[in-house]
Amino acid sequence: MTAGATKPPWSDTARTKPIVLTDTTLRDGEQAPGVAFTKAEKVAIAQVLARAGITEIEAGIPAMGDEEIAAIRAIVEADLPLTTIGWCRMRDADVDAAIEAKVSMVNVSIPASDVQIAAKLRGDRELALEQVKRVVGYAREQGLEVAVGGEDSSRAEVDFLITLIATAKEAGARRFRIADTLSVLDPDSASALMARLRATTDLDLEFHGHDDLGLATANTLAAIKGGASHASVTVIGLGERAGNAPLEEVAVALKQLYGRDTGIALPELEKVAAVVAAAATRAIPLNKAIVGEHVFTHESGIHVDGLLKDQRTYQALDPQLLGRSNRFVIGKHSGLSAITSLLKEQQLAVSAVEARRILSRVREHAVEYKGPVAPDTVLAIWRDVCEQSFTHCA
Ligand SMILES: CC(=O)SCCNC(=O)CCNC(=O)[C@H](O)C(C)(C)COP(=O)(O)OP(=O)(O)OC[C@H]1O[C@@H](n2cnc3c(N)ncnc32)[C@H](O)[C@@H]1OP(=O)(O)O
Ligand SMILES: O=C(O)CCC(=O)C(=O)O
Repeated sequence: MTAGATKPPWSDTARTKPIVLTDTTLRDGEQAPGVAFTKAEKVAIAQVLARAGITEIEAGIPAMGDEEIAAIRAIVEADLPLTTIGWCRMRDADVDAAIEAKVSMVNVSIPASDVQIAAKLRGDRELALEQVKRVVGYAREQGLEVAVGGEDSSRAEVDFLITLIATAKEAGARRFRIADTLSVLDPDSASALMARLRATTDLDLEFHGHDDLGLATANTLAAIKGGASHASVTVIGLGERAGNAPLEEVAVALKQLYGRDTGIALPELEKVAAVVAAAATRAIPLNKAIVGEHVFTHESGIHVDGLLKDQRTYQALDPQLLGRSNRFVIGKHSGLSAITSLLKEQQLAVSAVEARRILSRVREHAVEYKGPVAPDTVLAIWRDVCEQSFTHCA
């Protein structure tokens, strides 16, 4: 910065303020192929999200019709401590549907890339700007809070994006969403794009990442580092195609890596994931980061041995942060420490020779049955080995 030049007042504070996670499980999440929530499920999901500390949800698309309007209205009428947002195209009629759903805020979406403007609006950038002015103005006149969604922002020409954001602000929007609709960004470009936009506006900026390349969480964190004040997330990353940035990953990574606050009660995340997975009829993969059943479960001998000696050897993320705890299972990759520790818990003794025999039988069992070896099975193997041993495991 040259002498005398003034720094935009928002540039530093934007990087330290709490990050708002805008949950769009009920809108983009429900766009996952085959996912269809009932009204009761939508309300139940909104309730668990509110309990977890989410303060803004995109609850659906009122323009879809009466059923969707009724579901969104039921969420509004549940009077939860969060803002319920209706997703709209840049059309007055969509805003009218949102008003019927009784939301207090809308996200009105405009294609930002030339390819989408030409194909979807059948017009040019001027038309897009004119629609933003008109529809944002209309929504504001109706007393709604307005965010503008820049669909396909990451493929838009940046100077035009800057104009679009300025136009949205002038028309009365309080936030602009930078959507990486087709996952064309990586963390470097996501951060650089957000930093460039951040330097031109004091409007709240939301990053909306998709996971086609498995980068949604990384890109979201990078965009936040670049200056995004808000991030779109969905529970277990449910969403269009490969999905969106998972709420649980973004909330925990922000806390764990940067000490950034999101107001999310992290121990609630497992419950939230279970409610959404059930309603979506989607299984949560065992190894799903943060909420997967196995993410604090250890089998490998070297890891279990290390954890038994000092948890810091193999634990960076404290499971207690999430209301969870470490768990050991016995399996093909177990070592002697795990076997002797399990037996010791049962006050059972073994010699080193017997422990090796038990381990060998455990491995055979794991391969034959392709899974962890239950403690009762280990005990049965212990009994068997002892009966055949000279010492009888005294
Ligand atoms: C990147 C995203 O996730 S965007 C959100 C996408 N989500 C969904 O589409 C899920 C819900 N959608 C629906 O139920 C329906 O598509 C509806 C109710 C929104 C619209 O239904 P239909 O009237 O049958 O239109 P259809 O789906 O065939 O086509 C979409 C229309 O919206 C237009 N459109 C798309 N985006 C926008 C926009 N941001 N602003 C204005 N118009 C838009 C399209 O150009 C097309 O217009 P046309 O019919 O004049 O050619
Ligand atoms: O325009 C928006 O609000 C973003 C829509 C969306 O879900 C996306 O672009 O991926």
